[in-house]
Amino acid sequence: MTATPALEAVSPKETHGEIPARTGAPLLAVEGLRTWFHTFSGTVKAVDGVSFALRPGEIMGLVGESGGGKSVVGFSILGLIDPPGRIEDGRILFEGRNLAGLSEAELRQIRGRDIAMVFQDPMTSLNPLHTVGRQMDEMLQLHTGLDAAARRARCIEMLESVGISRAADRLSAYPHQFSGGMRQRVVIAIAMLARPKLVIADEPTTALDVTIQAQILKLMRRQIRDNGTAMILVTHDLAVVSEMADHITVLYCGKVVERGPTDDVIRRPAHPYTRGLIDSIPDPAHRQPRLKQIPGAVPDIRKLPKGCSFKDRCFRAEALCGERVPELVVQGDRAHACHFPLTEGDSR
Ligand SMILES: Nc1ncnc2c1ncn2[C@@H]1O[C@H](COP(=O)(O)OP(=O)(O)OP(=O)(O)O)[C@@H](O)[C@H]1O
Repeated sequence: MTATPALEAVSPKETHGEIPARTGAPLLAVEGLRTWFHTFSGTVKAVDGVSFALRPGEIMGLVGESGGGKSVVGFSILGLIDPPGRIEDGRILFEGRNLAGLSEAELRQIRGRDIAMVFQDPMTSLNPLHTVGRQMDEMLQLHTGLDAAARRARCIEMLESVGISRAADRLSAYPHQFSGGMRQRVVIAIAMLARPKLVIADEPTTALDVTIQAQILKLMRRQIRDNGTAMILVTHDLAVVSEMADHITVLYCGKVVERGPTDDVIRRPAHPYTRGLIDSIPDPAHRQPRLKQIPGAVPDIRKLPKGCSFKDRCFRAEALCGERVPELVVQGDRAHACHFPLTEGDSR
């Protein structure tokens, strides 16, 4: 994990002041999602039975180490899984409609307008050959009925709202004329243009300088909150999630190992893997990584051990863990998949 300034730069009051109540129908309900890749060297069960729900305006952190399946969950929701990958099973209900059953043409309508994306590398989303203004305008032409003057006004307003000065002039600039941080602001502006209901942000600040990271995170949260948009924040960085997200879903080897409200999970993790992730959050007071790292490495997903995939790295593992895969146990708004979950006394 790299050090992040997010803990210092974003005050808790700002982050958790407006947590929406967990009531009402979910905007997104992912149910038993299985996305597998059929490769020559075996089947990669990248996402293997993942479920979670997100209500309008909520921010959910999707966390875990590299290879856990976070990005594949995001791509599955967006309908961007290419062969040899395939959604094998499960439903992705967005406003009650199963995205997993839609055609590419139907999904194209939803992408950008209802669900937008922000990736780690801004150049994944930006076309280097077109001006920023043209790219913004195309998005509005595709998803709104605004006339040319109204579209231009909206583009300027959006660029200003993400902190880009001289916005009218910058419309005619090309992506390479912006710095990395400014480019990510442009991507966020484009993502928010059509006022989407959901944004999927995959490591949106990982590639940026640490001082820029906190600015971009603050900006994203403001945009999200102001527009009532929900967000899935995909990251390996639990420090970022602890500042940004209302809820956390922890993935390990393609499965949910823990889920719950952020503050509660951070204070009282039930799964030893979550405990390990928390213990390895860099200490903001000293800008140093904590000494406790999770021992061992994530196993090869094609050759998972029998029983619990985390057992070989777990300080609590017993014989049962090598025999049976733990089921996800749901208790109120918390859930964990561990035969020997941590209790209050174990947590500190
Ligand atoms: N196109 C593909 N073909 C084969 N395997 C794939 C493909 N895309 C992803 N995978 C595998 O799926 C698993 C989950 O990958 P994913 O990128 O979702 O992990 P992640 O948690 O997002 O990690 P990272 O932070 O490194 O992106 C990994 O084992 C990865 O190797």
